[in-house]
Amino acid sequence: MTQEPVLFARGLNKRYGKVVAIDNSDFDLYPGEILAVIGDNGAGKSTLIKAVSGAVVPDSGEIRLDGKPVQFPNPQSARDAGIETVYQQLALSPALSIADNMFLGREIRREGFAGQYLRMLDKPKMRSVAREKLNELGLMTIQNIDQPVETLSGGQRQGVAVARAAAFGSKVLILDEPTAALGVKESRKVLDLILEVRSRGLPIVLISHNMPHVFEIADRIHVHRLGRRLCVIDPKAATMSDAVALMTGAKAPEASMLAAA
Ligand SMILES: Nc1ncnc2c1ncn2[C@@H]1O[C@H](COP(=O)(O)OP(=O)(O)OP(=O)(O)O)[C@@H](O)[C@H]1O
Repeated sequence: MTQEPVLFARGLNKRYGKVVAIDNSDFDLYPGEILAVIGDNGAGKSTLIKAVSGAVVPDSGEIRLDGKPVQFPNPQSARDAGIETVYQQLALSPALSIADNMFLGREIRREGFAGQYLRMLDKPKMRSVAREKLNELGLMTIQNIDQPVETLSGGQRQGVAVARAAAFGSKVLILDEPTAALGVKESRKVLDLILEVRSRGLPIVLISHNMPHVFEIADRIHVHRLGRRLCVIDPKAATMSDAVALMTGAKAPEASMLAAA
């Protein structure tokens, strides 16, 4: 690839006592792509993603965002820099409405005295922006923006979480197993939503164990093994069984499978 990575990491390390969670791990996410991250259980995928999104501080290594060296001491600092992460355990508040969830922690205050001093929220504005964002992403099957999130289906909840992250993530969207708990139809909607987000130009990191989903939507596949990046494969040049064989160590990477990087 001739472009510069949006998010880049080299030599990331993280240990928990004697356990080496990531071991000299590299990572590259390019503009406008869906990069899947796959690997066996315990390979270090989550730790890698947490390290580039501020949820874990690596012991050593380098991270760059848009070419500039960055350090994220916490998730908020990564969010402020434009990296939004949606974890499998969705950070939604079930009793709050869709609109309120969209703005959780980022509420829009009223203008002037009411907002500045009384901290009053601009509910109509939040509602209209939430509707606009969900609409843009084709999520307006969720009819009522005031509906509590606990009344939504799993797929709709995932949709709200992805829409929220896509609405606020200006540089990178990271999705950790977004379809793991969903049925076939709901997974389809979430995959379509991810494709829609990509078409808007936001690059996406997708951690998934679901090979059909990965092979359907990823542009490149980062294979993580024993704490580090083993290779990056091209889903058009490698098969799902190649991917599983690479993850488990049954096969070594072959030049014909590799993605341009
Ligand atoms: N907070 C922690 N404390 C101790 N060990 C940890 C911690 N987080 C991760 N590890 C260990 O680091 C290793 C990598 O874990 P990680 O969760 O990153 O793997 P993973 O590839 O995401 O696995 P999975 O697919 O099962 O979610 C594992 O051996 C795990 O037990």
